Amino acid sequence: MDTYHDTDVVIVGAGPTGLMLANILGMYGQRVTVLEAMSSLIDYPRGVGLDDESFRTIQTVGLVDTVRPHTSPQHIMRLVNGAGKVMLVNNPQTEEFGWERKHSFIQPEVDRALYDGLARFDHVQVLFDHRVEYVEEDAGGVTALALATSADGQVTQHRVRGRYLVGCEGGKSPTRKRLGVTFEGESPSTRWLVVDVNNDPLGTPNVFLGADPRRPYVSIGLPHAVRRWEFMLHDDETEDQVTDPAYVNELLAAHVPNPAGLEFIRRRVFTHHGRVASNFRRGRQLVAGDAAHLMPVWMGQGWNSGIRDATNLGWKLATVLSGQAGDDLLDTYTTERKDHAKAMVDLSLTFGNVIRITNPVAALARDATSSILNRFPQIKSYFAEMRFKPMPRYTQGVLADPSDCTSGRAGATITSRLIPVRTANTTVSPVGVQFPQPRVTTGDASGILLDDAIGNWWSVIVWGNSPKDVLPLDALRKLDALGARLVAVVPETQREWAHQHMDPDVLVLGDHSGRLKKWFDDRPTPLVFLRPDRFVAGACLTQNAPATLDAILASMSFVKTSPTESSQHRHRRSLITAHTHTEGTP
Ligand SMILES: O=C(O)/C=C/c1cccc(O)c1
Repeated sequence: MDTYHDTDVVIVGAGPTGLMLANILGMYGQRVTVLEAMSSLIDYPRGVGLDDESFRTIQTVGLVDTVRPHTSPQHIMRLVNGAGKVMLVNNPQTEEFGWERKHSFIQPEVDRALYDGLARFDHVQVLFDHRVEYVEEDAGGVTALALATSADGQVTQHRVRGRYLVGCEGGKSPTRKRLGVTFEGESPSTRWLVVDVNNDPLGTPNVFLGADPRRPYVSIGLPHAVRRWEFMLHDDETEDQVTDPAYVNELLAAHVPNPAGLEFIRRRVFTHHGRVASNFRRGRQLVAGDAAHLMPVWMGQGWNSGIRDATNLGWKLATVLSGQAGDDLLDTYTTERKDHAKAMVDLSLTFGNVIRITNPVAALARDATSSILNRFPQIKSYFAEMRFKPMPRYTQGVLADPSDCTSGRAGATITSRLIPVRTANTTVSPVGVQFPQPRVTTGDASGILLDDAIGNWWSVIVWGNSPKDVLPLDALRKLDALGARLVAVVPETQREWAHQHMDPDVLVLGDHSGRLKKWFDDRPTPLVFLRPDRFVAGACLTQNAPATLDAILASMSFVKTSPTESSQHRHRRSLITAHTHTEGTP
């Protein structure tokens, strides 16, 4: 018997990217059906690094409490040479986005928390044992035909109709192949053996990258007493040979007194890939996560890059589906995500080239170079603080041209009249970068994370002033149609006063740590338009705000909705009530 059902977004693949995207869309009230070919979630570890940007998204979808127990914050990475001497330490200490910069984690547990989180949404369902056979696309949507296998082995056809389909099925993505999108890059031929055990015999936390020319290796202490090793394989070693338990124990003998006592989770050979899809969207179908990019493990960024995709795409799909924007908005997903994914792939490939050197002379030269570089504190701190990590900085997409932000030229709708900035510390625009997440104080709570205070949609944040007092009525109406929250940030000393004197619709936040004052002091713009994914879409002097807003709305193909409709969107978006994380929680 054939079955049929209707949804808004069909997600193919219940991996972390698909599950996170389903959580975001579920939070925004959209109907989602996830089709997964396997019978259950994958139950062995793959990714081991979870960063602060991902944690911020986990916070947005309200899953910090169930994810956090499966993580180890302050995850340090050390590159050691063949003699065990540390050549490079990567141990960033800042918490700019509200969470520790790096965590190790147990992927199956975190993926499970993302899956369990979907139970909050009646309008989201995950169908296991549903293999997508083909997809038809027409002007109004997509229809996926899945072969569904029941517990007793019966196979039926299930048709799922949606307005968009997102392929999150991993590197071999049938969606990407069906779309005819090329997967550009390289796949180095070097093979690695990964060995995970359940009863870590070493107990030391963190990552050691062993750049030992005799056999490069990795050793990582993970939460819940899991340890991972990775060993580079020589060309003459076959897969059968190196996965043989006796051979694995020989490899481990240099690392563990008694490998025989280990409980193995898996022993598997893999190769690295550095590839990026030429486009992340064609028509009504998109790709995300490993389906859109594959990178070597060295930066611990594979899992995070998929979460970044979901974070970027989720609010855009929700906006288009709710009729607030034309579907051109979805083109900005490729524009914004592709270059950053490529930068992460390139850096990961470069790292791999440093680690996998087996020529002893070349290895000596590398080690000597690192000794010299380590004598320069600035170079040492560049690596320690992870300033080499490419941070997303959008120059095109949903934003007002950053070069216009202080000039009064934003949006080309007002005459070009340069306003010199005489009172700013710098002229560097914050447009296109992620806004920080310090703790703030509200009338109800002290020391809560900024995002918990401002909610999960657009906001306009003004330093030291009320948006209602500095924006004209027309701009306020547009912001209402967008569903944006109006926020005033003041020093904590003024919060009570501001609360009493500002319009009750304005959220007043006390900057008790002084971090937001410093942020605004370091930028020439006291007003920022913040996107739902916490990126700055526009930043300007308050008098330039109307033109900047128009430029942002044009960049996202915004369709004006009536105030009644916009409050309906807001209602749907508040399905998750903010779960606040007070001081000391992270
Ligand atoms: O999170 C990191 O910094 C590194 C993670 C990593 C490094 C090497 C091999 C891996 O499987 C993960």
